[in-house]
Order: sequence, then C-alpha cells, then structure tokens
Amino acid sequence: MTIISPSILSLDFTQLNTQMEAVNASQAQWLHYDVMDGHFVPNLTFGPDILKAFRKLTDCELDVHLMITDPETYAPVFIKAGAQWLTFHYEAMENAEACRKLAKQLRQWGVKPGISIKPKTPVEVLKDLWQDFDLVLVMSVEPGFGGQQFDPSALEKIAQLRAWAQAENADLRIEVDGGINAETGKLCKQAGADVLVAGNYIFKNNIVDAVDSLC
Ligand SMILES: O=C(CO)[C@H](O)[C@H](O)COP(=O)(O)O
Repeated sequence: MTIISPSILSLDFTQLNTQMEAVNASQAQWLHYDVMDGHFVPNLTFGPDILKAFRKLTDCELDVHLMITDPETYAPVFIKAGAQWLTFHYEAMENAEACRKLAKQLRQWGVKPGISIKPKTPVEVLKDLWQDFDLVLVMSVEPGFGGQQFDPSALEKIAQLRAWAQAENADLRIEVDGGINAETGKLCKQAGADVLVAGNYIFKNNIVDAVDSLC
C-alpha cells in the first residue's frame, strides 16, 4: 500500500489544530517534516522543538527530511525530538563512506535512515549506496520551497531504484517529494514509488479527500 506523508511546509499554521485533526482523520500514515538551514537550501524552516509539538498532535510516523549542510551534528537532536525516519542529502556529505557511516549511526540510534538526491544528481550515485538505507527520497523539485512543478526526470530515477531493490529482493521505501498531486502521484506509483510526499496538494484542498486521491 502507498504511504502518504503530508508535508507540513504547506500547513496553514493559523489553522494548526483543525488541519492536524484532518490529517489524523485521513489515511495518511506519515507526517513529512522539512528542516531547512538557509545554507544547503535558500530557506529556513523548523527546529526540533516544533517537531516535539507535532509528536503530541499526531500518531503518524514522523518522517524528517534534513535539508541542511551538517546532518551529522543535528541528527541526534531531531531523533530526541521524535523523528522515526531521518533522511539526509547525498549532496551534503563528503563522500559515499560518510553516508554509510551516518546511516549506520542512525540505525544504532533507533531510527530508519534515508538518503535523498536533488533533481540534478544522477541516480547512479546511489548504485552501491542504497543498500545501507531503509529509504531513498527522490526530489522531484529543487529543494527549498513548496508549490513547484513536478520534474518528470524523477520517474526514471524511481524506476531504476525499484529495479535495483527488486533484483536484490530488498525492502526499500522509495519516496518522492515535490509537485505531487493525483496525476503525478499516479505516475510515481507506476514507476515504483511507495511513499508520496505532498504539501500544497493536501493542505490547499480538502485534506481527507486529497489524501484519499493519492492512495
Ligand atoms: O521538501 C519540500 C520542498 O523542498 C516539500 O516537502 C515539497 O516541496 C512539498 O511541497 P509541494 O507538494 O507543494 O511541492
């Protein structure tokens, strides 16, 4: 079954309780939490204290996406705050070995490690790396802002990752984020994605219906 992870980047914080009640009433199983540092991406978002508040507002699994230059330093504070899935960027790391080391460390700390690639990064960089992760997050927009248009080059990356995982009979979550709606979500599922992140499409529409249309 497809997992839907509403991105709180698009949540209307003046309607926090109402919108979170709708998320909780929907089929969403995860909640996507974007951490931006103003360095790795040109935007700033939420720190660990706000994640702690979301932990109290939902039973959804907390799916934290670190868009920051220094994931090794900040991963522990987000784990302490309640992260269950913790994804960092390939582009933020020195090399593949550093990615593997952090993935191992995240597992030891009790969270599921994820690795993400930006639209311009070829999927081949993950050929010998995805095996160390529970999740790969394919960005289908340039990270930093919600409401952008879906980049279809994500579909080939998803298909390649699914082919690698199937060839090794591996239980890999393939997540896609950026410009997801009922139409692009369907294409991503057909390509092999099993976790859809959506911000604007969910929070700017009827939340329960929008989630239903992505399942
Ligand atoms: O990571 C993100 C941006 O960097 C967001 O999660 C993503 O863009 C969701 O927004 P939308 O569905 O509106 O495109």
